Amino acid sequence: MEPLRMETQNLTVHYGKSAGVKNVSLPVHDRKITALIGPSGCGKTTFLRALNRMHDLNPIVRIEGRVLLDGEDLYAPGVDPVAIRRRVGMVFQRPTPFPTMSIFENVVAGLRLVGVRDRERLMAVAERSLRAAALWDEVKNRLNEPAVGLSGGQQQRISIARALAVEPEVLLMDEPTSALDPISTQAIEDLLAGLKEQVTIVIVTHNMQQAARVSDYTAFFLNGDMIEYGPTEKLFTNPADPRTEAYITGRFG
Ligand SMILES: Nc1ncnc2c1ncn2[C@@H]1O[C@H](COP(=O)(O)OP(=O)(O)OP(=O)(O)O)[C@@H](O)[C@H]1O
Repeated sequence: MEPLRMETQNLTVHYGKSAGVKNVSLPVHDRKITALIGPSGCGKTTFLRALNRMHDLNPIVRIEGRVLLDGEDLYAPGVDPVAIRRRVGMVFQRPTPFPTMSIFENVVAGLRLVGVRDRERLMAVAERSLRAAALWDEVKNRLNEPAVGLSGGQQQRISIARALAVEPEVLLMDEPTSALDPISTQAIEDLLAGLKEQVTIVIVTHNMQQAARVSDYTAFFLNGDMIEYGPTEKLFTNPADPRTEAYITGRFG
């Protein structure tokens, strides 16, 4: 068995009296890509955000069950959510460049926050992160220009570089290509395969073909339940549950 980097055990996320996801137990294998698929409103984003305590700021949310990172429960008393978010980074649907900052400052923003000032170290991290995000060659001669001058696809790779700069163990990606054109989508899909050598990835996608192309494992969600989980190839070619089959063959969703 491959080692697990994360794992949820009977995870339920309540929004007030209703539940966004119910009783989900999902393994997240180390340095693999796990895709979460399912129709709109099935709970993919709700589940993803529980993996780095992004629901903490929402007073109506109540979490039940456990979320383990390297065997430790993220929701145990005394765990610092800020430290968790450094270990479990996030990339959102729309690129999130800081509008007044240069490309360089956008990438190193997380390190600045923790007090790193050494210019040489910041430069080394920026280069490493931009290379990992497959953006270095495109921006290396314009690092001091505003990040908002880049294309949407480049901005999304800036968001990825920024997330990687603090060396997370896990990267959560919430529909990272749904706002992008096909060429930029392809660039991001291509870079995922290289990224998983250094970071474990959990990706939410609306796009089943994308899940089939990039992921090692897939979980199918429906109405807040995880219906099926398994190796991507198996789930797409020989699903165990008729609801999974109906979804992947396009009969609903
Ligand atoms: N902040 C919130 N407050 C209350 N209910 C919410 C909140 N966010 C999501 N929900 C509900 O939780 C359920 C799951 O929503 P969620 O956004 O996780 O689904 P999703 O699969 O990510 O959908 P989509 O693909 O449309 O983004 C839905 O019924 C939704 O209405």
